[in-house]
Amino acid sequence: MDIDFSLYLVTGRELLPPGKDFYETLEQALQGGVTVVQIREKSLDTAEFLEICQRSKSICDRYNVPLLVNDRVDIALAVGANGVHVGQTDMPIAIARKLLPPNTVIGTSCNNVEEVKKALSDGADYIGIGAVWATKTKTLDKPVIGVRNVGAMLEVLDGTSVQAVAIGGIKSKNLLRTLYGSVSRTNHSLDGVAVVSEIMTSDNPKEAAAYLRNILREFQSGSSIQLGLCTQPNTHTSESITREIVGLMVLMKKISPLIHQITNNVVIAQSANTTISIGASPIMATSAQEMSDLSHICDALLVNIGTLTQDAYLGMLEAGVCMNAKRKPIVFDPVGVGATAFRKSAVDDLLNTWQASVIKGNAGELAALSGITEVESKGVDSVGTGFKDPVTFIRNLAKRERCIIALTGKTDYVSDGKSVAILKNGHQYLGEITGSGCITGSCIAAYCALASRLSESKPLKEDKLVRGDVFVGTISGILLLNVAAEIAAARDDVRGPGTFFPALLDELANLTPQVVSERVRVELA
Ligand SMILES: Nc1ncnc2c1ncn2[C@@H]1O[C@H](COP(=O)(O)OP(=O)(O)OP(=O)(O)O)[C@@H](O)[C@H]1O
Ligand SMILES: Cc1ncsc1CCO
Repeated sequence: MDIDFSLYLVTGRELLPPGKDFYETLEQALQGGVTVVQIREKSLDTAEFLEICQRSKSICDRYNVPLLVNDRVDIALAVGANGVHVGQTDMPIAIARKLLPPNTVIGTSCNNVEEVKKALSDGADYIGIGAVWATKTKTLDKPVIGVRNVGAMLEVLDGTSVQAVAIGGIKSKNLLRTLYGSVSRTNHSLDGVAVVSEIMTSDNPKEAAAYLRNILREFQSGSSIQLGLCTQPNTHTSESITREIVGLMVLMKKISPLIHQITNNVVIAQSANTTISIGASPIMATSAQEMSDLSHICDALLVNIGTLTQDAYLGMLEAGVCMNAKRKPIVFDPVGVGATAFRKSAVDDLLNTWQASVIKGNAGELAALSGITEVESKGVDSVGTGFKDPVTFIRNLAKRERCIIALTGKTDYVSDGKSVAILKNGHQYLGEITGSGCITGSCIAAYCALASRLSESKPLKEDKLVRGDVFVGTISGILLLNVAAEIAAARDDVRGPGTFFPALLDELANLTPQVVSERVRVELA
């Protein structure tokens, strides 16, 4: 039978609020829009489990919603369930298939690519990919997968009719992140999500289910190719981008967005001053306790891990979640990610927890982030001349990370997964001072914030993770810094990197639209 896996409720009576009846919760969840139910009960004797499944089946039948039984093939058979869900250590799929009537749906749990391949060869109809997030409802004996690793598992299902749901810690607050992050490079997305506690623990399961279903509907009606960003892929030209940059520039000083920056202690003052010179306002803050308040008043967030500490890491986790909730841009700079295991694991956790709008880095950092060795790093610096084919590299990375990627260096590249902008402004002095990449991040955040502010009056569909055209915002931030660098470097009073930086701040503050439109060098690939 065909099952709509969109909102898959997995039950668990132990989670019910005090005094709430299980069957009442089930019925209300169905009224809210649950599309399939799995009855999962831990440590119940057969008679009791059978009775729960029987009564649940008749309730589900009234709503025309299929019922699946966890683990127990005999009980599924006894109640005429629509399917069973068997774990990796339960009855093998082939044997369950023999025992159950034709058309019974059989699903299994997968934690990695190998298990997905096995589920395919065993003949599963659907797979539950989990645990995607850490969860309190189940003791985990396998690693948490993380949203960014689901895509590789979905890719194994390309060309098959096997459906996939994500499971483990999924709630309304991380649902969009889960849906948008769990997409393969081939654009294979989830067929649904399994939810346990948000519905089972609710006093109002109908409302809880309806809220989740609404977000799912918006996602399913949108185009997952667009990464959840409000960009307009493939409609740009070099001329249109130049016009947009100049248009944004004129508005920057008028609107002066507020940019929250969690950055490294090498460049704090440098970054705050650059932000002011470009026409925006900085606030530097790292404590987790103030992130919620800051997300109300700030227009964008910059997260830079240059001198990461455990406390700053906790602040970054919280800040990103708050900004995602407000659909405001997050620019992420994984400084020196290849240098230590602490940075690598922090970057994985941060990017799994919230959706960055832009990830920027030099070639060594983006290579390390992608797990490839083509370009090496020396601490925070990239070694050598970069990627052989940077255009293909960043287009693929943008598809994998589901956001804008900016690769900096002598030439800068920006991609939204489709278009790639190649930016040729700049000066070698930028490579000769510390923190030029960090201040590039501040400029990107300022222009993404402005793009986001300008789209405030437009309606935002539920399926968009961030307001504003952050592709153009990213290009603008990089180009304006680089044009100012060219002008500063050419000044008579600039004799090397030491005199260059103050001159750069001056020239950034003094840039005019006319000079920018004459000097900008942008091409599209
Ligand atoms: N040789 C160069 N010529 C022109 N522009 C450059 C050159 N080197 C760097 N830039 C510019 O400097 C900015 C920062 O890029 P870069 O790749 O140096 O960052 P980074 O290595 O992350 O810096 P840091 O680690 O010091 O913060 C980019 O906008 C880039 O265009
Ligand atoms: C030198 C340095 N070390 C950590 S952060 C930083 C600034 C440039 O990225």
